Amino acid sequence: MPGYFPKDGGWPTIAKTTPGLIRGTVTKHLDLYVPSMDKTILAQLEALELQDGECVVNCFDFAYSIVARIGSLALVGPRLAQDEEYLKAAKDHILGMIVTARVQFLVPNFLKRYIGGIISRLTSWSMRWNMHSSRKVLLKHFDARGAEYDKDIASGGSVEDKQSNPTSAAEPVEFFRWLYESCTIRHRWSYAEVIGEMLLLQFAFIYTTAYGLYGALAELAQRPEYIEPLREEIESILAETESSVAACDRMVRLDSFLKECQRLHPPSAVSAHRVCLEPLELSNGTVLKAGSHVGVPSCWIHRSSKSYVDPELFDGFRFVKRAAAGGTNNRFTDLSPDYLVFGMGVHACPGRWMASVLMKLVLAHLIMHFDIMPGSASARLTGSLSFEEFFVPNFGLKVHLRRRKKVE
Ligand code: HEM
Repeated sequence: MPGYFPKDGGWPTIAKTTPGLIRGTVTKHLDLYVPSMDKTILAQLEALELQDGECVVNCFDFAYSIVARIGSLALVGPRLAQDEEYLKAAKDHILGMIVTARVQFLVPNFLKRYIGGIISRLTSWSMRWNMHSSRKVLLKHFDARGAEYDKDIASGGSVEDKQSNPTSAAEPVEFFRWLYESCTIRHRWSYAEVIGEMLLLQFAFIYTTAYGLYGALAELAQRPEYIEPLREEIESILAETESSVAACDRMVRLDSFLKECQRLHPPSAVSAHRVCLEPLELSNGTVLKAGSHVGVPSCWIHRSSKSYVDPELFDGFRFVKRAAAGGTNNRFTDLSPDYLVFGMGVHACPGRWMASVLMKLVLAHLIMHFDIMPGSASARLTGSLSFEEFFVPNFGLKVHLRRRKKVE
């Protein structure tokens, strides 16, 4: 993140620390987030503009908006997560980051700064790509939130206690607050580094999860045969218990459906990127030189008959069947060499449990309250803009929602 992280390059220490922080706090105490996630989802569904109980929504925008609100709840707290100016800036900045970074990859090093500056200011094509002005808005809100934290800290309200014992907190701690206190109280990082990490985390959390939710919703609309079995499972679980991480864990059909959607529609064709810091000899004798950039062709592996029976076939309950037949690593968040959506090894995604619970809660509420059908002629999930290893969603894909009479 140019301008935020040290100029001498390398991976900043703050980025090495946050995955552990996510695992130890957000993931470990995921249940604390569920009530506000639930409330946000239900409010978003209530806000749909229905005519005679029906509406057609843009599939990616719908997924992106819900995930941006929930992601912001965890990242910056409930007040900013409802601030429309902040949310729009967060969403625009993420799309701007993707486009700018991708275009920068295509040009020689000496041009990157200039091209990045031009692309990030592009307003005439679409406001969605305007990274420059959306960043200004985000910084304004981060500064204001920081000033509020300062006041709270001055009156003795540090989150240190919550960090060491988050279960004692009634409310989940905001991620920005942890980072902010690490900068202002413990002087571990500069404020610029904290902001750089926040901007990256917004991307890591919101875009990837929105892409996963978008793919699942699009598949669901095109595959009506899955609605009833999923509804039956969700209704039976939520009839016995409130929304919780444990309830989501019991939704094994939905878990399998999500895993299958991500197997066939991962956000990127290559996963687990690594740079060799020193020469490395692989088990087959291949030697990678220091500085080599390597990645795993996950998309190819996900569609290989060596890994899957009928790999091109969409089978939403594939992983339930594999588990019943004694297979291992069949849960959505499980890592394995044949399923690389969340990467592999020590740098595997630390937010995957949060992403899984979030997607399950949104889909569970949608399936309970709505019938879901295709809303546009095109069924293509990826748009024409996909470049390099990244798949860009079909921004024109729509789904048709009809409120169910039974649950009104
Ligand atoms: C469906 C949603 C998501 C997908 C597909 C996804 C995918 C990935 C992948 C492929 C990696 C790289 C793994 C590797 O190199 O081995 C990664 C890393 C990461 N993800 Fe996610 N992610 C998702 C959601 C989230 C969420 C919700 C958060 C935050 C709570 C998050 C935070 C991170 C962080 C901090 C890293 C860097 C880990 C490290 O470098 O050690 N991700 N993610």
